[in-house]
Amino acid sequence: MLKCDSVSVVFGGLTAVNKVSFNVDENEILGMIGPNGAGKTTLFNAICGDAKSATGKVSFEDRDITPLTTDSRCRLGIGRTFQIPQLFETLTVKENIMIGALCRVPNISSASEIAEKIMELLEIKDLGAHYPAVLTIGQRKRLELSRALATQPKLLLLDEIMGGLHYNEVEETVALLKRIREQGITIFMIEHVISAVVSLCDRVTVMNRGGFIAQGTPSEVMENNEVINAYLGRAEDA
Ligand SMILES: Nc1ncnc2c1ncn2[C@@H]1O[C@H](COP(=O)(O)OP(=O)(O)OP(=O)(O)O)[C@@H](O)[C@H]1O
Repeated sequence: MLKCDSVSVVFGGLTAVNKVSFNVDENEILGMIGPNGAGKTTLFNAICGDAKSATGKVSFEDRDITPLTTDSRCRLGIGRTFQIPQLFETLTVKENIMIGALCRVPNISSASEIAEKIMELLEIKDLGAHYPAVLTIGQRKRLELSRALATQPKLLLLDEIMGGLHYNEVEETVALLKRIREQGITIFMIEHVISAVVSLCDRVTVMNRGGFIAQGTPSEVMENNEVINAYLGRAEDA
């Protein structure tokens, strides 16, 4: 579904992403783990058209999307969330979701209908008239996810959607993402909550210092010595 060929992103003298090539297959959940500063978010930015210095080729559904803008890529079906929710603080929860929907539908009433359906699916209907300032971290993350879903993505990029959540919220989000995948949406997720990665992901890729150091099933990756040394650590060293 998504194919990256030799994608690089350079910031001055720093190569944040270094000639990365990989695929995301249709309807899979692909996880991406790795230490802070490895280049994971920068790679997401390159996929979404949000990294000005990106080079290499990004293809989506067999089409070269490298020259396309962020909004064109979104309209083709690539949706994303940000590590720190990028909410419109002066709009209500429902209006925030409608903004996402308006990239698909031309009028307010259709956007409102989409927002209602998504609030139902994500169980935040009672928050529709609230402003983001009163939401908990978990609710803000859910709103961020709702707005991305409102763009009706085929491929959803999730940047640490579990970050800062309580244990029970992580469990709920895992169940929710399974439901989202069942609706035919492919998911590529950056995540540090390893229990969620293990229970959700078909495959996991591991990034370190701008490159991929391992790919495989969650159990293959968790047992990989290079991954243990670079990221996971050993229980006896804790
Ligand atoms: N706009 C920018 N300008 C300069 N350097 C940047 C910029 N964005 C990211 N970097 C640098 O690029 C490297 C990769 O950052 P990135 O945010 O992609 O890492 P990450 O793997 O997502 O980390 P984390 O898990 O902490 O979110 C880091 O060294 C970071 O400081």
